Amino acid sequence: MNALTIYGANGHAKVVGEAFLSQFPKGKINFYDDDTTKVSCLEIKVNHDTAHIHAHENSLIIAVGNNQVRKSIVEKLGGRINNIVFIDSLRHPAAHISRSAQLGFGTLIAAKAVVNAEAIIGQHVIVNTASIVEHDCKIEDFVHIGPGALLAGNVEVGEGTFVGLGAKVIQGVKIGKWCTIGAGCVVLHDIPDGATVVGIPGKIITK
Ligand SMILES: CC(=O)SCCNC(=O)CCNC(=O)[C@H](O)C(C)(C)COP(=O)(O)OP(=O)(O)OC[C@H]1O[C@@H](n2cnc3c(N)ncnc32)[C@H](O)[C@@H]1OP(=O)(O)O
Repeated sequence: MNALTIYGANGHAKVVGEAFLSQFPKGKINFYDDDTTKVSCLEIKVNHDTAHIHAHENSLIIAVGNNQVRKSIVEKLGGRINNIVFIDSLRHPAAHISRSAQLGFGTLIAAKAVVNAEAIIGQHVIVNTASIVEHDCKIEDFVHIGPGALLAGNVEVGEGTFVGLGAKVIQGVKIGKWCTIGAGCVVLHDIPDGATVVGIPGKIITK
């Protein structure tokens, strides 16, 4: 692959762009963003005509850290354009991904992240820098595993959940959909859909 179309031009888009360039140093990136104040990203001009985004020859990745926004962009594009091709997955060359793990399309595995044996990662997921997804975990679509977060074996994470910076989840825990796990939290028990959890041990502060 020598070209990538990136939807998004903020901080996370820089990480995505550099992951691609680490793998394909001579690769070409086309950035798109709805925000017309975003002029450039990684010193590359940003296009704003997202209504006519094209990726016929390229692959496309949605590089937006917010899970709800990322999902809404995917839905918008999916409903309108039939020649968009999402990237199978984007793997930083310094990530370790087990040969028996499964990755959905549009998913980023960032530098120093580890995805271990028979983990199943959904679509448009972010496994961010130096995070660890242990063996047999199941991560649904639009999840963001934040930098340095650690998921022990057999953890399940529901659609759209954000696991904050450096959070830890012990083995076998099931986290619901659209939850927020605070930075540094240690999750010991199952978490219902939509909950925000903080602290050590993790306590639900809102549902
Ligand atoms: C590449 C990147 O940058 S990826 C982004 C990485 N960023 C992160 O991981 C940040 C994760 N976000 C957090 O941890 C946030 O604090 C959240 C989402 C959990 C809570 O945010 P808010 O809803 O705004 O809650 P708010 O700040 O009002 O705090 C509510 C209470 O929880 C406490 N609290 C908030 N976050 C935490 C935390 N991470 N650990 C412990 N306590 C916390 C607050 O002290 C406050 O307690 P109080 O009511 O006794 O004063």
